[in-house]
Amino acid sequence: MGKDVVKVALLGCGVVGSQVVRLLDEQADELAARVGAPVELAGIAVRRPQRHPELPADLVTTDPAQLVARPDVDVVVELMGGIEPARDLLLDALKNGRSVVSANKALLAEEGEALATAARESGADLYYEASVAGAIPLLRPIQQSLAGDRIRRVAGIVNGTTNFILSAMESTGAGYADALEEAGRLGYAEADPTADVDGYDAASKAAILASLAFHTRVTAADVHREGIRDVTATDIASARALGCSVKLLAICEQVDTAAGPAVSARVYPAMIPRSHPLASVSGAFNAVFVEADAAGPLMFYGQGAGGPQTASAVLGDLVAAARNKVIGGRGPRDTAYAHLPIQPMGDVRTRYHVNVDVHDRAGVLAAVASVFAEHEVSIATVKQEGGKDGDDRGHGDDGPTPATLVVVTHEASDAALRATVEALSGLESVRGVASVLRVEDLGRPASALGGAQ
Ligand SMILES: NC(=O)c1ccc[n+]([C@@H]2O[C@H](COP(=O)([O-])OP(=O)(O)OC[C@H]3O[C@@H](n4cnc5c(N)ncnc54)[C@H](O)[C@@H]3O)[C@@H](O)[C@H]2O)c1
Ligand SMILES: N[C@@H](CCO)C(=O)O
Ligand code: NA
Repeated sequence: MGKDVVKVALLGCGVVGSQVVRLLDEQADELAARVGAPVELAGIAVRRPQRHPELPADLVTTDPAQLVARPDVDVVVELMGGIEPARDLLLDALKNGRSVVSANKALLAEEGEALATAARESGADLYYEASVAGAIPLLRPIQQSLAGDRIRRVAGIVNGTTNFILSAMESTGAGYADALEEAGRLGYAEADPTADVDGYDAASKAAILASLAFHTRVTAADVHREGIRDVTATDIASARALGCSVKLLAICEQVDTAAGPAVSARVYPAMIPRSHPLASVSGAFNAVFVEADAAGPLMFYGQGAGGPQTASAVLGDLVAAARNKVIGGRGPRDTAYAHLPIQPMGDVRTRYHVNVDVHDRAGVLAAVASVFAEHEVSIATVKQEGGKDGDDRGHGDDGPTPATLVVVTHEASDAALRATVEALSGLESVRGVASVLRVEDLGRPASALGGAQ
């Protein structure tokens, strides 16, 4: 309390950490004026000092535990990533009354409860705005500005790397591997980019968003997760033909089920109408819709990844934590009081776009349609591509001609659609189900969302 200088331990100095060091130096006077005291680095923990000749040698250490334990440290800024050693370091810091700023969504989504408990018990601050949607102020509006409202849904694009890849595939026809490599080069991708392309990063962010929006504890393991690895150029062309784009969405909803309120949290690629504002979010930009009872829909848009962009959010948190050290007071407490159950994915209802490869012969359409009907999945449209009249693949006239039935359904439960796909695969006239993509209508009012019907 009443500090005349705020000392910061920085853990990790990569894409984001190096930008934090730069901004702390370049904006030192303004930050001091805003905080009420100078904000100074006490030390910077790195793995390989020889890779950081630009850093003041007297600040660099390879021992983050020793740095965190130093009595002069007021705030620990963690930008290493990964679960360990970050988890133990931050728990130690919080237990000893050091405030913590972190961009580590994987850690927050897995260990949020332990970290929040440690912060609450010692009276330290725990801020993590940079962990979700990079530069976009999103967690603070949810946690503070909307604290008097009731949030029903948080949905949008929260992973810059996959949005960059899907945008490139759609706009320039770029290959998946080339677009991923470019995202890594630009500093968007995680150290292990499978976290991005397989949806783990977005699932961690969805867990953090759902926890804050619905005042309940949601972990990454509670989030249904599908990545973009299986999205093909054909899927993107199919989407275009329907007037849609393919986006990796994170959707968090509070739903009313027969057993009472529950939370649905899910991440998957889906077709969305090109007229929807999310469809025009391209590159590493993120956009998130928040729907609250009184406020109505709100949209948050900006750069969701990148060194300087993410450092902006880290600095915002650091100023808040440092101000509290100087003038007293604490940041917002964890409010996970609601203890809501997770809605099973099988009960979630969306529309689907299904490509069924068939043998083009009499009765195949009826056979396929009856499988959908048997599982109570109502077909909205069906179109045949290829086949006897449209096929140009040069096979002989001996057997049935291959064709593809492109089926778009009305809303159906995930469980019913899965059972339909399994039954289709067993039909003699079906060569295989080539792809299944959800079609999301994010325009439904959240108040109309229900559970299984
Ligand atoms: N890059 C982005 O756009 C972005 C955006 C939002 C959040 N984040 C998050 O910010 C964090 C950092 O991301 P980044 O992109 O800067 O990663 P990065 O890989 O560029 O940097 C991490 C740095 O931490 C160092 N490090 C790791 N373990 C260490 C240890 N035990 N001791 C000392 N140093 C260690 C690494 O050597 C590396 O230099 C991650 O949690 C990431 O998820 C990144
Ligand atoms: N790898 C993440 C960084 C931002 O959290 C992304 O691409 O969105
Ligand atoms: Na943010």
